[in-house]
Amino acid sequence: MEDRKKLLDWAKVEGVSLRGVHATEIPRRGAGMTAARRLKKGEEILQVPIGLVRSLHRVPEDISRKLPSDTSIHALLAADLTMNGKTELGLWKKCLPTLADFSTGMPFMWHQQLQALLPKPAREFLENQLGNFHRDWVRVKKAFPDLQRQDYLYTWLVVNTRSFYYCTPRMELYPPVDRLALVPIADLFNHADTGCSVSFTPEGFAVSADRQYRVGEEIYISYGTHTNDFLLAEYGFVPVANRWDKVSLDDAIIPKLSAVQKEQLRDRELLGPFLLDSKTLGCKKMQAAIRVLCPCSQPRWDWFLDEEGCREHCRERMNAFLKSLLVEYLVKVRSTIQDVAELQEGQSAQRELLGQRWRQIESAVSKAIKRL
Ligand SMILES: C[S@@+](CC[C@H](N)C(=O)[O-])C[C@H]1O[C@@H](n2cnc3c(N)ncnc32)[C@H](O)[C@@H]1O
Repeated sequence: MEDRKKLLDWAKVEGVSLRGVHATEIPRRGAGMTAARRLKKGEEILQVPIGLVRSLHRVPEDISRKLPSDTSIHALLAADLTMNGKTELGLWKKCLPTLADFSTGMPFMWHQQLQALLPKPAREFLENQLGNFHRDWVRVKKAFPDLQRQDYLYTWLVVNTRSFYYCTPRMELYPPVDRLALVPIADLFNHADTGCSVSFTPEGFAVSADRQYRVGEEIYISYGTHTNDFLLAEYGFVPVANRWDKVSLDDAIIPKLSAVQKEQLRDRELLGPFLLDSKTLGCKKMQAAIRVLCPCSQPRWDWFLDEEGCREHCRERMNAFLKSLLVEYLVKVRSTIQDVAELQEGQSAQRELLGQRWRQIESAVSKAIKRL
């Protein structure tokens, strides 16, 4: 608390303006921002001057020169944070989550047995993350042999969970997902599927209220139109409400496809991911896979794939087929929930988070069955 007050005092001196909002502790979310008074829609509630935005341009040359020219911005920002923690960054670092905090939420830090029980998309995001960290760490360790893996991992996860997408002409050379910037104070906003509008301008970073707020209400920004599997892997939490959430049915569908059927779908770039949302009966790829698999359409699968939708005469049979597939998958989901509950490895908070995600999947699949 005291440290956050010092950080906010420092930020004010540096030109950060917080209007009508304050940073506070939110149960199970660490810090967050709440309305200190009634806020009007469109009101600017935060301005961070450009001088405080930490991105590629702020990485000191004594760091960037020692690393290969194609080192990721993520790697550079993490190296800067690890080695330059004593200046004003020290104040900011004191208010960040600890490595122990990350170990609860971030699957990156979990025991392999828990990682293996992640839903497929979350497992894939995690594998990608593990690969990226390994690539960055190998380079940074070679350039700075005294650095400790644990210290670098910590700051790498800080960048992973707290950066904003940002682009300067120089950054256009980097992949879009790596065009990152750290913005102290702005990084105190938690995520919701709809939130305040955020923008970078030549003057800095600004946040404006997306609607009216009452005193004490938490104010969110949106980290993007992400599914809960993505939010779990990248940020270490699963929201209760998320209109962008989708459930992967790859594990239900892919084992059912023959090699030929896979090839047929792959040729048309329809071989997954097979995603179920709360409104439709699956994405276009899933509908195509169902048509390929459904016994009634097999003689004419090609015809069905090319159609906009399934013709009336077989829709019923298709739906019955999808229902049987979902019912079978629901059994698997329930058995995974049981496996997670029986695990001995890892922390109970980690198992709880993983179980929570699987229960959301159970609920999404059950609701889809009812819609059929
Ligand atoms: C940019 S920070 C937001 C501020 C952060 N709560 C803190 O204590 O500094 C992102 C992290 O906040 C947490 N977070 C953000 N939105 C959340 C939400 N809706 N529910 C739970 N945790 C959330 C996650 O731990 C995430 O990695």
